[in-house]
Amino acid sequence: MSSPKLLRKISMSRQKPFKVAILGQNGVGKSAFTVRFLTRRYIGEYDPLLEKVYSCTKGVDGETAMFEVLDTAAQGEHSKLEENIKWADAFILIYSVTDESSFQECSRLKFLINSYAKRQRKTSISLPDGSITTTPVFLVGNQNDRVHDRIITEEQGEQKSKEIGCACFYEISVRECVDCVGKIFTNLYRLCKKSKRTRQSVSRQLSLPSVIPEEVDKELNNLTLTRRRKALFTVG
Ligand SMILES: Nc1nc2c(ncn2[C@@H]2O[C@H](COP(=O)(O)OP(=O)(O)OP(=O)(O)O)[C@@H](O)[C@H]2O)c(=O)[nH]1
Repeated sequence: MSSPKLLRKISMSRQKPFKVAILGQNGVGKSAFTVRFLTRRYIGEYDPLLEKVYSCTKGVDGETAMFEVLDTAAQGEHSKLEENIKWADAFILIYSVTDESSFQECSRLKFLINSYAKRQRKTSISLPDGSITTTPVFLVGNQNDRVHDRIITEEQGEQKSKEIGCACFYEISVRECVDCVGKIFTNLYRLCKKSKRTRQSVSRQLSLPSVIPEEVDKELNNLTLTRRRKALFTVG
C-alpha cells in the first residue's frame, strides 16, 4: 500500500503551480518582497538585472499550495513584459510611496495586463458579490516606513487601485513587516481559487465545460499544426 507521504508527493506532482508575477518600476522593492515571501527574511540589496522564477510550497487553509514567483527585472523591453504577463496566473503590482513615477507606472502595467490577458482569452467572470474580475491583480504600495519621504498617500493608493480595477490594495513596508507579504500572497491564492470555483459552478449551471478538456485542447492544437504544416508544404 502507498504511504501517505508518497500519495502526497503524487498529488503534488499533479498540482499545477500558482504563477505570480511581481511587476513594478526599478527600485520599488520587488526583490525584497519576493525574498520576504520565500524566506521571511529581509535582504537589502539585489542584482537589478536578475530576473528569476522561484518555486516554493506554502500551507494555505490546511492545503499545500505550490507557488511560482517571477521577480521581474527592468521592464523596458515590451516583448519581455508581454511574455511575463502571458506566463502568470496573477499579478502583484508594486510602487514605492516615495516615488510618483513608480505609482504612475502601475497604471501602464495594469493596462498592458488587461490587453495581453484579453488576447489570451482570460475573460472576466462575475463573482457572487456582483463584482467583475479578470486576471487577479493586487496593488501594493511599499516602503511606508519612509515616513519623511512619502509622496503618495494611502488614500491615493486606494483610489488608484479602484480606478485601474485591482482586486485588492495594500500599503506595507517589506523592511518592517515580516507577515504582510505572506498574507498578500495567501489572499491572492484564495481569490484565484474562489474565482475558479465560481467559474466552474457558473459553467455547470450553463451546462458548459469550465475549461476546454485537455484532450480536446490537444486535438485543436494538433489541427492548427497540421494546417500550418499543410500550408507550408503547399508553399514549398
Ligand atoms: N526603507 C525601505 N527600503 C526598502 C523596502 N523595500 C525595499 N527597500 C529597498 O529598496 C531598494 C530596492 O529594493 P529591490 O528589492 O532591489 O527593488 P526592485 O524593485 O527589485 O529593484 P530592481 O531589481 O532594480 O527592479 C533596496 O535598497 C531595498 O533595500 C522597504 O519596505 N523599506
